[in-house]
Amino acid sequence: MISVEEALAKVLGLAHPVAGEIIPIDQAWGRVLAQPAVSRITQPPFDASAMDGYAVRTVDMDRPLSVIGEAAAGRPWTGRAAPSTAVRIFTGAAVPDGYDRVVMQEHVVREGDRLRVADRSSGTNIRKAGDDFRQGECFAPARRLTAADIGLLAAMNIPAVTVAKRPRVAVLAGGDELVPPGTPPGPGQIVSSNDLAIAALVREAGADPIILPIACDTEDSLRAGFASASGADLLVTIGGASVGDHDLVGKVAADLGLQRAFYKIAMRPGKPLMAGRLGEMPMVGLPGNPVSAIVCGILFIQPLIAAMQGVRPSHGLRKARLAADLAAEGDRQHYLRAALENGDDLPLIRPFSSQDSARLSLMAQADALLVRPPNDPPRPAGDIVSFLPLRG
Ligand SMILES: Nc1nc2c(c(=O)[nH]1)N[C@H]1C(S)=C(S)[C@@H](COP(=O)(O)OP(=O)(O)OC[C@H]3O[C@@H](n4cnc5c(N)ncnc54)[C@H](O)[C@@H]3O)O[C@H]1N2
Ligand code: MOO
Repeated sequence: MISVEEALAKVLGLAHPVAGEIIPIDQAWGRVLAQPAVSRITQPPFDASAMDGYAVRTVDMDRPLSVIGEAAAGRPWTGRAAPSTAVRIFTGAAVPDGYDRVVMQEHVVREGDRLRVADRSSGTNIRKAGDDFRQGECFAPARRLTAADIGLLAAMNIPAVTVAKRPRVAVLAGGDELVPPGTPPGPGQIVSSNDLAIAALVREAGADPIILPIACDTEDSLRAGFASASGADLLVTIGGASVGDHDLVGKVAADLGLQRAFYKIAMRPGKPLMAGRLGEMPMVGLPGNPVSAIVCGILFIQPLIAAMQGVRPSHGLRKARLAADLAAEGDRQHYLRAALENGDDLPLIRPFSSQDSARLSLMAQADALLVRPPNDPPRPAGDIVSFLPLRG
């Protein structure tokens, strides 16, 4: 069995970048730039006042001044500067040539057009042209665009951007026991939840899921499921990955020519994970236990989708103090469902007493996955451990 780190590297190695598409920036939140955006303008475009007040010359600050004009945002003053003068100015207005400072109106005494600077303590209150960004400057963050990014693109006067297309991810659940949500389960049947959960993770990662009809535990049915995934950017199967007589995903994939990257990893939950390439299309086979499927979805499918869009991967691990003693670990890296609580220097992390990989209710309650390396020794409460946050 390979390690989680090796498996992740192999999964990321399956990623092809998806094609780009041009979209208006008001639809670009959460998308990833496929080409750098190049600013069309310089910001501020001129030396701009940061305050409401008076534009003055520093050399004149001790003298009585006369107010000779007014500059407001969008209405520049076009007169000529002269010694011992000031121009009434408002925030965002272009500072007229010849003046090198704006004195806040709270710091002057004005009578008619006569003005005296009463307080010289503040700075120049001028935002220099190009202070924020310059025409021709490139913006190419290797991450999903945030609200601030959209604002920046707009300020750069860029109305449309080239982003990575949303990958199309086929999600294929299989099992004779499964019925879709809303259908009354017959004897021995359960409701299929994994495909919905994985589709939600896919959407969270910025891709479009295509939930395929549930396959039966026959080679023919699985083969038909695989065929209906053709044209997708990624196929994720769920279940049928283990060693039972009805676990046929690996066999069918191999018959269809899967170039297998790996099968089985030293991870708990999630041991029977498989991945490879079917022709051009990456395929990841998730284990059927609901918690195993979701944990593998977070650890492998979401980073793979990110990589397909050109997002730089980040492990996202944080530190916490254990709230309870833990026994020694086995030989697989363990991801324990846990609650987070406020702590003094670090958050406290409290793993749930049951770590059954079938218990979706505990997965839904968990704030975090506590990560324990293979063969981790017993740990007393108070030890510092790593965790992966599950919210935000
Ligand atoms: N002899 C062994 N048995 C098992 C091993 C092993 O090493 N040796 N590994 C166990 C582990 S670990 C896991 S994880 C599971 C994974 O098995 P499969 O990937 O083959 O999954 P299934 O057998 O199809 O299902 C397991 C479990 O999950 C339920 N399930 C499946 N799909 C869904 C779905 N879409 N929605 C909700 N629940 C689903 C299914 O009914 C089973 O209860 O194998 C262990 N066995
Ligand atoms: O690895 Mo299985 O995924 O423990 O339940």
